[in-house]
Amino acid sequence: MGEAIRSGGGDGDGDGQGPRAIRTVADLKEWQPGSLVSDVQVCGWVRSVRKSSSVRFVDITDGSSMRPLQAVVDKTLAAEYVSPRPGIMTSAAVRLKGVWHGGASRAAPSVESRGASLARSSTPGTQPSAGKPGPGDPTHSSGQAPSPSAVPGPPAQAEEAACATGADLGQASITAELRVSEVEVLGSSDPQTYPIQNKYQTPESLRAMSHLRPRTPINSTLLRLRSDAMAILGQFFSHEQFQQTHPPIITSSDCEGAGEAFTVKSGGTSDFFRDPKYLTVSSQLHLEALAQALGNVWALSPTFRAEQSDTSRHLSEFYMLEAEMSFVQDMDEVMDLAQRMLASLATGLGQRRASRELERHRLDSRDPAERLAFEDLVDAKELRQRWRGLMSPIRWPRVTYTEAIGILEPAAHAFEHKPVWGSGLQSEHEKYLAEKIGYDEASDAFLPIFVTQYPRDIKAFYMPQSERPPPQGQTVDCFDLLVPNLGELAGGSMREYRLAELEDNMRLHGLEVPTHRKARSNDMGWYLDLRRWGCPPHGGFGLGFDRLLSYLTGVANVRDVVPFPRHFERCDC
Ligand SMILES: NC(=O)C[C@H](N)C(=O)O
Repeated sequence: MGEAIRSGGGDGDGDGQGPRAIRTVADLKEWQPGSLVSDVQVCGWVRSVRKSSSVRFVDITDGSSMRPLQAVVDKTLAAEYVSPRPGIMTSAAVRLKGVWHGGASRAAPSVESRGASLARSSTPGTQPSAGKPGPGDPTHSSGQAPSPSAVPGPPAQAEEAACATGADLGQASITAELRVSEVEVLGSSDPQTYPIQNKYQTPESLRAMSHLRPRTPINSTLLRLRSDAMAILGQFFSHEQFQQTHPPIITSSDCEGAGEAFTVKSGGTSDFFRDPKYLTVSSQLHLEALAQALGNVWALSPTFRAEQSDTSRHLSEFYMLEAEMSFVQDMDEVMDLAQRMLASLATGLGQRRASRELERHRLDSRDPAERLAFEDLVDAKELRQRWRGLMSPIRWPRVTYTEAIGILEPAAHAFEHKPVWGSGLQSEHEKYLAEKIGYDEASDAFLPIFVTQYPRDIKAFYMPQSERPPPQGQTVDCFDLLVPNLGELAGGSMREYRLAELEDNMRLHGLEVPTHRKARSNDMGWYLDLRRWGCPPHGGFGLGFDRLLSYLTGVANVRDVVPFPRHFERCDC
């Protein structure tokens, strides 16, 4: 929006900030001033153009809402913007100015002038008879298949409200729309070559053009939801008095020791950093250092794994949300934090536009292409069970690894890999456990589950031994958070805070134990230093942010919730 118009209405997107300037298409669509408002300006991209005998219906989007705004451009005015001049074409960037008609009834349109006064009778497109074209009417100026919105769709929120207003007054209502008097084409487009079509495109084909994919309605909504999630998490941790930090991306060691780190090289012949360095696989060790100075800390950082896993759950570059709590003795407190955080995130997202749109438009979509795109997502019923579980007031189930093996053993025939005490849980085991233990019949919800105390030999060197291990063998104080369909969403642990015990663990894991920190060394001397001077008991967790988003939205492949996915053999643009 070019002009800041103050809405007297609600806060628009549940951010609790009260009335605010109308800046976006989404704001405008929700704005019902009760009278016509002139000099309203919209900047955006043309999603589609439909023709009627006297006007052009131009659907405009600016990425702020899933459904476009309808702009009505008089045929003669639109004709000024045809070849060879840049035209009002699909995907062109435009600035439109005109009279906003949002929520007024047919019987009482009065113009509230803002700047240049606009007499209704003399303004093209302000006649109340405009409205949407009938089903037989739409034609497509771009020459492409009819757009989603060419089929008269369900009313968007503002339109619903507008209808309600008319009904309340016992008067007919009209579609909320901008009746355009001025057009400026800011960036022209050739719809014949534009690769995003107004028809169903598979997730795979869209992935092959990740630079254009965010322009599709569902993908742009997913990216807004991603942005909402970051904002809500920021609020959550600030409220919990955690400090947000920026741990390094280039590190001197591979924290988890699993040999999955990418090595950083410069173009020159010699090592830029003297020794080989790596892209971080986890910020945990650096967060531990920061937690010893700042108290509780968190970070949402890019993380890299050179795993050659070509699955729908793996990315080579992903965002990990990591939290580290100081002065914590009981791992339950760390798990409580993870549950509180996810409950607050789901609750917050539920009040935001992006998640509401995904839910509502899945139900009200009438466009076959959009319906097909929604069908790529996990079933709506299951999605509701996931959200109910995340927001549930019930404490999520906590079972030990040993108990989990006991639950898996009777179902061993159903698995490709036999569940055996001492081996890691396979993703098929994790999914089974999450569904079996996590389903709460009373609330028809999938509660995420914590599996705790894994065998020491299969876990990282920084995890402390459990005080009361099972007869099968030594375990460590750690947990994985499992959810249906996806398996592991987060992993955390207490950290071994005693120097001697940590050194023993390192030896057990075959790691070199340096005696002191050497400058410019790749060893773990600095990490051991943290245990020398005032290290309190502490613990934390790391959660795959992209996996979480795919769980929340029902997007089957984690590659479709990140704007530019990087995975085995693919790093396209
Ligand atoms: N911060 C964490 O606890 C995450 C853990 N280091 C991991 O990579 O799984």
